[in-house]
Amino acid sequence: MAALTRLLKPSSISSLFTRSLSTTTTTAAVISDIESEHPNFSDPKSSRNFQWVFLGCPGVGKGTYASRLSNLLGVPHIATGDLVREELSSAGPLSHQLAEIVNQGKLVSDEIIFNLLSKRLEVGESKGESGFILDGFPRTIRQAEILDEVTEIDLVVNLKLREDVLVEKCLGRRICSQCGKGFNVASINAKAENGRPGMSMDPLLPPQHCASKLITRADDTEQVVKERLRVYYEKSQPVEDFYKSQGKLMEFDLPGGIPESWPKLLEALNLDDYEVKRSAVA
Ligand SMILES: Nc1ncnc2c1ncn2[C@@H]1O[C@H](COP(=O)(O)OP(=O)(O)O)[C@@H](O)[C@H]1O
Repeated sequence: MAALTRLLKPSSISSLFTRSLSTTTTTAAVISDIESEHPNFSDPKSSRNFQWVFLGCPGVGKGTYASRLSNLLGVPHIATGDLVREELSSAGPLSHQLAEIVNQGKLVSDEIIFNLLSKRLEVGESKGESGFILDGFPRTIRQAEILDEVTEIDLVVNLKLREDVLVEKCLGRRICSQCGKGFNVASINAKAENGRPGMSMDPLLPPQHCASKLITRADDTEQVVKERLRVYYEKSQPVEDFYKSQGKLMEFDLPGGIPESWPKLLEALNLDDYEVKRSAVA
């Protein structure tokens, strides 16, 4: 089954998301649908994609590391939080309803998330994308189960950081309103305590042309960040166990900021060599 599902195209994934939500389709029925739609599934010569998931609390840096890996591996970085924010700023029919949920730190309904994700996968397929690094999805057991029905995830990376640092990082987050890039103005110096090592992180400051256009996410206030952390522990932490039981979870304790963490993450992923080889052929 792994060989079959790995070859799934985003369009099949998106249509299957919809089917999984609207019917009580069993996995066997879903797979048999895939086989009839894609007769070359079991071709062993087909190359495999990276189909990865990034988990971790708000502010841990999922977006930063997923986006770096996406550039390195040449697969799209798909962040459901970004899809939600795009929908919010589009002033479409959903935006009012979404603003209320997101600004309280709550989760958007699975139906809305699957719709946004399906649309994103379809656009990607039309551009010839393959593979993905998912960031911020799945965030509930139900999302993980449905994802499991429609495709095969190769690896789940669970990023971890001290909670006091997470809150400081969220409060320091800024986005350039023009280019959309993320920065962080917090200068973190967390003391060693209760057996935990101290940790320092330099701010990630914007270039001059972005500096005057920085905005703060409406959900990055202390009260909402704390609520998002509570929601994470309640709804998303069980997703870690879901993947742990499948033997797909790689835990990664971030040792500090990007300069210390990035090389160590590449090493943990066995990709340190990959970066050198890619830059040699570039
Ligand atoms: N998979 C998802 N399921 C439900 N809601 C989501 C999902 N992904 C994003 N959201 C909504 O978008 C908000 C921002 O998401 P994100 O940028 O991933 O934030 P975080 O910094 O908390 O990881 C979330 O607080 C939630 O309201």
